[in-house]
Amino acid sequence: MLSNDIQVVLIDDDQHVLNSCQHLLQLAGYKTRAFQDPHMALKEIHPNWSGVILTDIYMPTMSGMELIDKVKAISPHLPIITITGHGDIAMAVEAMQKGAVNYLEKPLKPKKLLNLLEKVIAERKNLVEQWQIIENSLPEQLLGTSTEIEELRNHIKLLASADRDALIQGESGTGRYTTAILLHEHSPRSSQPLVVKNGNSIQSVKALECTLEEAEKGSLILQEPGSMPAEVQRFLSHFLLNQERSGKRSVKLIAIFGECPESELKEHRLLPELFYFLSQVRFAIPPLRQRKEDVIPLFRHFLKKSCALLGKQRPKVDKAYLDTLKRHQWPGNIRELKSVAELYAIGMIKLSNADRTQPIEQMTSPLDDLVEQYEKQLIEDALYLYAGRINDVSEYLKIQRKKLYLRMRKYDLDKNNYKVN
Ligand SMILES: Nc1ncnc2c1ncn2[C@@H]1O[C@H](COP(=O)(O)OP(=O)(O)OP(=O)(O)O)[C@@H](O)[C@H]1O
Repeated sequence: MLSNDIQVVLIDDDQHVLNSCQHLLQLAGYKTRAFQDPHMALKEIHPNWSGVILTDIYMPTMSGMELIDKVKAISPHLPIITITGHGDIAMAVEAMQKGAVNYLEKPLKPKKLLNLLEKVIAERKNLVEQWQIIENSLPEQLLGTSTEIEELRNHIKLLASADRDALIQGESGTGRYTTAILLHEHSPRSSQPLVVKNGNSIQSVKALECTLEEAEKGSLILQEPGSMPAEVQRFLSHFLLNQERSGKRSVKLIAIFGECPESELKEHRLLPELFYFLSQVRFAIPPLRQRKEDVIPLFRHFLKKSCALLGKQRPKVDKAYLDTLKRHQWPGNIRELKSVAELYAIGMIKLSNADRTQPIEQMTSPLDDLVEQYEKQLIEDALYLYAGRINDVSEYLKIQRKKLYLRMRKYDLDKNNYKVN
């Protein structure tokens, strides 16, 4: 694996070219590694390496074009400069279309080479340093150990330098707004205005113009763009088209959707052209019930924070309660988990030590017994979770209060046992 001391990787099957180029770069003060075989170079290159690749195009074991594809598969941001034959513009253009940052013609002109390297290395170094800062802070800002959250953090990091509009979709309370804020804070616009609006409050073109003006040079977080009238959505689409055409982005737009935008499209609530611009970079944040491994770390985090705020010692959380948290479906997602942890911190949730599983051998009719046991467990979990509040329990379990009371009587469950004194 390449260390970040190495600033340039040189790849050329011609040992003489390789030696002379390496010699020139070393004289200029660069630390280099030279490879005759591109396969060997690929084994060393990794996504966080902060250097630049300078490669020949015509090589017997792997063409420069193939090499570009393989390097981009390691990380699309790794900078590659190709060395093409004299006058081979078509090849140089093709390489840049594949993602090379620039090209140099043979024979190499030392001054041109050194100038280009200085610029590309400085950009790359800045980017890797910026990533490092983001990587250090994001796990504290967007908590979670699930692969979904790890991927989300990685996307935020990669998008930091790209300055693109984005679409975030997910259920309420999953962290959509938190993600949108991080997209702004980890972008070059972080010191510029951040405007947050709901589509409901932008009902005319004039209102949209004022909002865009307010967000000039910064970002606009727009919740539910589909609730803006069609003419306002059309105006916004033109605005985004103009930004794209001119290459000058005055506002970075981060749109938040509560449901799948495709269903809004189908129901003609969202204009297809607006959806097209917004969906070029898309984040789908899964509900908490689909990333259960995040429940306990997040609960512990919120509990610790609440206790610190209250100046209280963190209470012990017993296993039965943690199991209840893991089983819960979290319709209100992280927002709900946070409020449960806050209630726990102030002692508004009772703990259970109950051992609820009865060995199967002791059951008279295992199927009926298991079904009953499961039903009792679900009701008991909900009573724990909502501290005996019947309205919340019946809403969570989606059964009528009367029916809930009948089941509770059947299982000898008393709401008062779950209330906080
Ligand atoms: N991954 C996370 N790590 C830490 N806190 C989180 C995370 N996701 C969400 N939160 C917290 O959960 C709460 C809800 O998050 P957020 O407001 O971002 O959700 P949302 O999807 O925009 O929902 P809503 O529109 O209801 O606000 C906030 O207090 C936020 O700080």
